[in-house]
Amino acid sequence: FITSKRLPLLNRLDLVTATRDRKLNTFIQVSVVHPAEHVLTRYSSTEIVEGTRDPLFLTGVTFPPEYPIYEETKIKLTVYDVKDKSQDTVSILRSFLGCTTFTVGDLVKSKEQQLTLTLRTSDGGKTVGTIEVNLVKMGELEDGEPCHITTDSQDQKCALVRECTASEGISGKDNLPSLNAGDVKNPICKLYRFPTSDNKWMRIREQMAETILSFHVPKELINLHIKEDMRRNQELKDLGELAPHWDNMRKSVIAHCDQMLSVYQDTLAELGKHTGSSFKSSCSKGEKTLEFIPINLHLQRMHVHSPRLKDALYDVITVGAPAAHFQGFKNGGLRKLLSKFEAERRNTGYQCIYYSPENTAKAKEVLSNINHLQPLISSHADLLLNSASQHSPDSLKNSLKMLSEKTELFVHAFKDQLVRSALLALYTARPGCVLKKPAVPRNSAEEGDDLKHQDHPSQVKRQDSIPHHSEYDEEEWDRVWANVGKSLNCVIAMVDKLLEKDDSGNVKDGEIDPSAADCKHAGDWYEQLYPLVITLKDCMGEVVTRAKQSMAFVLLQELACGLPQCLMLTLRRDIVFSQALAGLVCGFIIKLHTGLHDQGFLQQLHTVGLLVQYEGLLSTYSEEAGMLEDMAVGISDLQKVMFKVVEAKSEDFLPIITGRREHYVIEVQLPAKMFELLPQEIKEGKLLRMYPVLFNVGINEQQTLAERFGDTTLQENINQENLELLKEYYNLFTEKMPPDCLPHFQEQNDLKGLLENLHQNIQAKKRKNVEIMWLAATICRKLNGVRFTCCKSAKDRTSMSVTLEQCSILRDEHQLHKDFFIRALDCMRREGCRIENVLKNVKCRKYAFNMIQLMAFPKYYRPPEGTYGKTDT
Ligand SMILES: O=P(O)(O)O[C@H]1[C@H](O)[C@@H](O)[C@H](O)[C@H](O)[C@@H]1OP(=O)(O)O
Repeated sequence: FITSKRLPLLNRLDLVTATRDRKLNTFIQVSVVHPAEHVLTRYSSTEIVEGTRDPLFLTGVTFPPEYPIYEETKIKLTVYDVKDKSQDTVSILRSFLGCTTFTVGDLVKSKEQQLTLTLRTSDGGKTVGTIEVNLVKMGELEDGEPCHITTDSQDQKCALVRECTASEGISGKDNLPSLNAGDVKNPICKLYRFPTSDNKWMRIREQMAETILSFHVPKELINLHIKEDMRRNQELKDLGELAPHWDNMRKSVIAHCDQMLSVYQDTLAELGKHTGSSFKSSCSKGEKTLEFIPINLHLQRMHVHSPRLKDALYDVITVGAPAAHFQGFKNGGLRKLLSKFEAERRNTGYQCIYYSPENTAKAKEVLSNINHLQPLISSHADLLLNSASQHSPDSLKNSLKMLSEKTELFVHAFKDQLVRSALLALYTARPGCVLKKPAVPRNSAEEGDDLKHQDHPSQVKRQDSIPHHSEYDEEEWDRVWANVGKSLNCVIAMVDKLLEKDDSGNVKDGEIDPSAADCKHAGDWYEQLYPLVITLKDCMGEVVTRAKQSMAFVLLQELACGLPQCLMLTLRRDIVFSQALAGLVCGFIIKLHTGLHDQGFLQQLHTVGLLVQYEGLLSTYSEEAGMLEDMAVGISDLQKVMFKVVEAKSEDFLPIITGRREHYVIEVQLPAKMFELLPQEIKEGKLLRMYPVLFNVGINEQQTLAERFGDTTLQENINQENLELLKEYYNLFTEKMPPDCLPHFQEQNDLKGLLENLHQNIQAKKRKNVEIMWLAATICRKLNGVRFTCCKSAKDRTSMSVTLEQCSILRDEHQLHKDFFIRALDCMRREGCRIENVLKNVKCRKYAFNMIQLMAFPKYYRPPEGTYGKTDT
C-alpha cells in the first residue's frame, strides 16, 4: 500500500435519513485509527454539499507518502448534517447522521478496489445509508470506471484521493515535468474531480510547496553585498592623501560604511543559524533577522487532467509583496523615498560634488571592470610568457589573441569622460593643491544642470584663490592611458617578429625542420618578451591606480552627500530586492524545468527573454501604499538580473549568484540529462534576460477608502508604466520569434486583442477593476511567462486570487461545467492547499477576513462561509 502510494476514494453517499423540515447539507469527516495507538485522529473532511441526500463530493482526501498508513490502519468516515455553516468544520453546528469504518487492507484487497459500506448510527444499530469508497491513482480513473456522469442523482460519483510527492506525482505516468525535488520542500497535495460541460469528469491535482531558495538566495546575496561593500571601503581607504575637508569626509563615510557592513554581517550570521522551516511565515514579516527573506514564498501548481485534452500545468508563485517591514512605511516606500532623496541630494550637495545617479552607476561599473579585467590580463600575460618559454608558436598566438582582446576591453573601459573629470576633481582634493582657475574639467562628464552642481568647497569658500587650470596636467592621463595600448603594440610586434624569425628558421625547402625548435630559441623568446610584458603590466597598474582612485572619489561624493540616509536606502533596497530575487529564482527554475521539452519556449528564452508578471493586491492606502512603493522598485530592479544555465558538476543543484548591485548573474545548475535538452545557445552560457512587470489592483476595504478619500494614482501610474513594459516585451517577441511559435491557432491575434483590452481597462480608471489582473495573467500565460501573485502576506487575498484564477482557467480552458464554478471555487478555498497555507502561517484554518472586509471585496474574492474570521496574524 505504501509503495504503490494509492489511497482511498470516497465515492458515493446515499442517505436514507431525511430531516423533516429541510434538505440535508452533508459533509464527511475522515478520521484515522493508527494500529498501535487505538486513538481516533481527525484527518480531513470533504466539502459541504448542500440540499441533497445523494451528495456529490468534489474534494478528495489525500495522505502524503510518508504518512504512517498500513493495511491494518482503520479509516472512519462520519457523515454530518450541517445546520450553520458560519463556523469552520471543527466547531460547526452539525448533527451526526451515521458512520462507518474500514481498514486500508480491506480496500486494497477489495474487488476493483472499491468498498460499499453501510452507514450506521453511533450505537451501530440503525442503517442510515451507504457510502462507496474507491482506491484510485491519478491517471487511472478512466481505466477503472466509466467517466460519464449520469443524470440519475443516485449514481453520482465524487472525488478521488491520492497523495504523492510533488516530483514523483507529476513526472510519473503523465510524463509531465517535476518540481526540482532538491529545491522544493513540504509539498501539500489536494485532489478534486469536477464535471465538464459535456458531463465528463476532469481531475485536478492542486499542489503547494515551499522552497529552500527562500533562504539560499538571500544568503548568497548578502554575502555578495558584504564583499562589494568591503571592496568599496578599501577603495575609499586607498584614495591616498586628501586635503583636511575631504579627509574628514572620507573618515566619516568609512565609519558609517563599516557600521553598515556589520549590519549585513550580523544578518548573515543570524541566517546561518536558522534551521528548520524553509519559509518565512506571515507572522515573522517584521522580524529584523529575517528581513531579507521573502514572506510566505510558495509554488502553487494546478495539474489538470481533462478528457480528450492534453494534461496541463499552471504554476503561480505566491509570495508576500517584497517590502521592508522592519524599517516600516511611515515615510512611504522606496519609490517615493528614492526620488525624494535624489532631489534633496541635488539641492544640498554643496559640501561635496554632485554626480548624477547615472554617473555614480558608471563609476561603479568602471570599478567593477577594473577588478574583473586587471587579474584577467595579468594571467593572460603570464600565459603568453609561458608559451614563450615553451617555444610554442600556436599557444603563443592564442595567448596573444586573448591578451589583446582583454587589453582592448580594458582600454575601452576608461574612455569615459567621467574618469577624466573625476581625476581633475580628485587632483583638487589633494593636500596643498593650489588651483588658479575654476576646476571645471575640459570634457566634463556632467552635462547641463549637473555641471552647475559640480561645485567644490574650495571654490565655494575661497573665491580669491581660484585655481589655475594650467597646474593640472590634463594630458597626463591621456599619456598614461595610451601607454597601455602602446605597450601592447610592442608585445604584438615582438611576437610577430619572433614568429616570423621562427618560420624562416624552421622551414627548409618548404619542410618544417623539427630540430630547429630547440631550447636556445625558447630562451630567446621568453627573454625578449619578458621586459615588454612587465612594461605592459606596469602601465596597466598605473592606469588602474589612477582610475580606481578617481572612481572611488566619485563614490565618496555619493555617500557623503546623503549620509546616513543613502546607506539606509541602500539597505532597504537590498532587502526588498533580496525578497524579490528569491521569488524570481524560484520561478525561473520551475519554469525552466517545466519547459525543458518545449523547444519554442527555450528559443524564446534565449532570443527574447522571460516575461515575469506580478499581480499585486495591495491597497494604495496607509502602510500598504508604502509596501506597494517598495514592491514596485524591487520588481523593477529585477531587470538587473540575468540567468545562465550550467551543467551541474555535483549533486548540489543550488543556484550560484555573482555580480554586484548594478548587475547580477544567476547560474542555474541542471543535471547532465536535463542540460542535454537545451539549445546550443543556452548551453554555451548565453545570458538570459528578464522582463518583470507589475500590475496592482487593491481589492479590500482599505482600497475602498483610498478610492473614496485617498489617492489611487500610485496604482494607476504603476499599471500604466508596466503596460508599456509589457508592450515592449510583446513587440520584441513578435519581432524575434517566428509567427507560428505560439501553440494555439490565432494566439498572436488574441494577444493583440488582450493587450488592447488591458490598455483600455487601465485607462478606464474603474474602481477595483480586477479585470486588469485577469487580462495581465492571461497575457503572461500566453507568452510563456512566469506568474506571481502577491498581497501583504500571500495568505488571504492571494489565496482568494489564485483559487479564482485556477477555477477561471478550468472554466475557460478545460470546460468546467458552469454550474460547478462556484462549487469548485468554494471547494478549493475550503479544503484546498491555500487553507493549508493559512494554517502553516497562523496555525488556524481561517482566512483573516471579517464581514466588513468581505463586503468590500469584489464578488468572486469572497471565501465560503465558515472559512474566515478573526485570527491572530
Ligand atoms: O494575506 P493578506 O491578504 O495580506 O492578509 C491580510 C488580510 O487580507 C487582512 O484581512 C487582515 O486584516 C490582515 O491584515 C492580513 O495580513 P497579515 O499580514 O496580518 O496576515
